[in-house]
Amino acid sequence: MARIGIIGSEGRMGQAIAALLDGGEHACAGGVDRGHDPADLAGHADALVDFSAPGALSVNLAAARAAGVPILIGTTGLGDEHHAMIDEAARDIPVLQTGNTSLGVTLLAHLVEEAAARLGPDWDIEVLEMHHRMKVDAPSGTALLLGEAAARGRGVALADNRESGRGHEFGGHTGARATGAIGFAALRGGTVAGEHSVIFAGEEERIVLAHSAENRAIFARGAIRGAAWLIGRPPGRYTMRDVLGL
Ligand SMILES: NC(=O)C1=CN([C@@H]2O[C@H](COP(=O)(O)OP(=O)(O)OC[C@H]3O[C@@H](n4cnc5c(N)ncnc54)[C@H](OP(=O)(O)O)[C@@H]3O)[C@@H](O)[C@H]2O)C=CC1
Ligand SMILES: O=C(O)C1=N[C@H](C(=O)O)C[C@H](O)C1
Repeated sequence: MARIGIIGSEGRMGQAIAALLDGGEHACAGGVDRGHDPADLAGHADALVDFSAPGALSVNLAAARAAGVPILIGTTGLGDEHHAMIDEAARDIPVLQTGNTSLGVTLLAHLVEEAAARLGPDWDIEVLEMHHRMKVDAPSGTALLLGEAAARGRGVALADNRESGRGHEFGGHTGARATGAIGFAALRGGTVAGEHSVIFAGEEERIVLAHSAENRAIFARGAIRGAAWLIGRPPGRYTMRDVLGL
């Protein structure tokens, strides 16, 4: 039985993880939220899960590193500077970072990469997502993960081909779609747990690969599985694809 410490424990995801740990295969080592140092928690946990905010990342990684415990980063809205911090910490401890811990999205990313590789650049790729009204980052971490998978399938860098936010700031004239672009669109409303579609639009036909999250338990289940999987691994940066062998 692993003792899992939750950073962001009072949040939607923190509560979903605590609920699954209660009476489950692994135990909850406790939780921290804004204003609380995660160092103590790291000292008596076998692994940490972080579903808080990008601004908390450096403190959370430092706590995990000092205690020598693995950490799963589920927080989204990360920038290049955050990825650099994760790479740095992964020299000393196992770190798993993912925009989506669910089994379904992990498999979807695999399928998207395969489709993008086989279809080639003549098929336009658009990633569409919808989430609940409280979500603060856009596009979602999952949309970016799927965009990265599509770019990898095409053998290009997402950063060089990303196109999002078409709209009024261009006076209504956004220009024709750039060849090879991977587009992103984000919708927000209600209590949607997470909807993602990757649309491959070709000449007179379209393929849509999609995932619907019916609730947060799917993310919580994957987070617990991922955190437990990290225990005893060598230092390094891991993904859910490593956990699931995909
Ligand atoms: N990878 C995945 O599979 C998934 C990732 N997510 C991501 O997880 C994150 C959390 O989502 P969600 O639970 O819905 O968000 P919530 O806002 O409900 O929860 C975030 C929690 O973290 C706390 N928090 C904020 N800043 C800090 C800090 N500096 N240190 C410690 N705790 C802090 C918040 O406290 P306070 O309220 O005081 O700010 C809150 O309790 C988001 O980035 C979201 O996109 C969500 C679902 C699945
Ligand atoms: O904030 C959320 O709720 C979610 N965030 C993750 C993301 O940004 O993709 C995962 C999931 O879609 C729910």
